[in-house]
Amino acid sequence: MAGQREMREKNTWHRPLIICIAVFFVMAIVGLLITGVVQNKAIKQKYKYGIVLDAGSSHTSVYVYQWPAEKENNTGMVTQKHVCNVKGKGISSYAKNAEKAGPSLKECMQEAERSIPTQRHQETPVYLGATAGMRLLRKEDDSASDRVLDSVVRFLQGTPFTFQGARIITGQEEGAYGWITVNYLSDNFRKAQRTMGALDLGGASTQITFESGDHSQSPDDFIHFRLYGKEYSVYTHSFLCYGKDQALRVLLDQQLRANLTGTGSLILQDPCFHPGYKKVKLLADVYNTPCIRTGPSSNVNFTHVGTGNGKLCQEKVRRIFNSSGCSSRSCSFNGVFQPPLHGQFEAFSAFFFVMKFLNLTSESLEDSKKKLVSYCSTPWDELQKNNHNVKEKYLQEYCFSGTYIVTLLEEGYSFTSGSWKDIRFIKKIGDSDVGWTLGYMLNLTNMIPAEAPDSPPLPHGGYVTLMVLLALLVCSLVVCGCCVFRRSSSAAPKQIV
Ligand SMILES: O=c1[nH]cnc2c1ncn2[C@@H]1O[C@H](COP(=O)(O)OP(=O)(O)O)[C@@H](O)[C@H]1O
Ligand SMILES: [Ca+2]
Repeated sequence: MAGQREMREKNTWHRPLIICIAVFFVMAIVGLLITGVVQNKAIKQKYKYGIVLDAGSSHTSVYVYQWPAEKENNTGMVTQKHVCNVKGKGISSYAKNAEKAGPSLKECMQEAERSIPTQRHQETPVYLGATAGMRLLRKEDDSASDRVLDSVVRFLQGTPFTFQGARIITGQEEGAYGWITVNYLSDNFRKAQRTMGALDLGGASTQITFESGDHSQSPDDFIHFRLYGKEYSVYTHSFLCYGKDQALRVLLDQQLRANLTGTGSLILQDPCFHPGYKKVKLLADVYNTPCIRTGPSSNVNFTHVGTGNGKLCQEKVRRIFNSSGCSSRSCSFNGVFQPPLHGQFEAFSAFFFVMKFLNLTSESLEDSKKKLVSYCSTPWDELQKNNHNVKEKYLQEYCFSGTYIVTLLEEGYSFTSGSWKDIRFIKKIGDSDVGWTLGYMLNLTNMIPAEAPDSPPLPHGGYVTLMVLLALLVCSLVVCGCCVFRRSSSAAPKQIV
């Protein structure tokens, strides 16, 4: 009897205690879950911005980049927010009216202002890099190129952003920054993966860049980087005058010379232009470039007539590349050292525009050549009829441009039928355009650290989840322990009785 009373007394304070424990237990679990969810909820990101102007030979593009303000040094964080193509030609075309070069950027810089929050304008850096068009102008007329640069500097200093400089970048920089862009956007640095080569075709120059350990031959063609704790030895070479617009002029010059000396007539029968194509052009527009040594610079016209013979076009284009005179172990062309090709290549800019238009981005080398021959024989009026929305300047040149690309890659850089599949013709990686500008900004803002930053072994989300699970486990063990203890203590008096 005494035992039973004792039990009843015990039960009267036991039950509220268990209810209390249960309530606290539930509250603790809810608290843990809420903390985990709230802590991990996406915080509204604050962004920083940077602007780079790509002053190319044919036109200028303004790129706006953004990255989360508190993750500045985490590679892979910078993305393209906006791009604007400046109307008209490249800044080098303002050689004779330099003061207009800067104001030509007005509309695109206003677009950039609208795409960046006003409170960030003042801290946003703006860089301008000019490429081969300005390299050629500097060769031709040093003071004209200075005047053009002065004009863009003055204009950019008047924008609400922080102007960080306008300069002509070297061909080596152009190649190297393109390579950084490709591998940054592919996250190859952070993951310490094999890097990809970069192939850039512009209007006035072309660049080939890839990782290679073979740097005993031509140290000038190598750049060394330490990125994210890893050393990279990168081969890069830029060929001035081997952009597709300058290469076309070289080809026209070669053919014009043969024609002029032969018959004295000013009709150029060109296999790289379509049958039925006929245009009267100014000789001076072919010859006003330092890429051709001397030529008639008079205001004389010539008639450019297409014959659409793709095979003959290939033969003529091949002659632009000089395969003799290699004093190194291996060369690309014109006696320039090039180590053996290695790995996958991303081909962008005009490589992409042209191959995309011709539907050759996933064809084999042989099929590309065959299809080009057939494309070149298409009558000009038929092409015009079927391509109303394509700029005539581009349309008339795709037969030449395609033939030039295939020849440059095969005869120039030594890609074979086998290694052709290692080339990917691309415009973007993710949402960002591929080109040298992103790599340029990453470098100037020190946004790819030389050493990999130390990071906790678990990501934040994983850490919180693990802590919640472990807390649940501990609570469950405590509850189980209490139950076992209760059962054994309630069983004990019975045994005594
Ligand atoms: O839609 C297109 N189709 C064909 N070619 C294009 C298209 N858009 C741009 N291009 C060409 O891409 C090239 C870009 O060269 P860029 O102006 O960057 O010169 P650079 O890099 O030698 O200084 C030019 O030859 C231009 O004509
Ligand atoms: Ca370019």
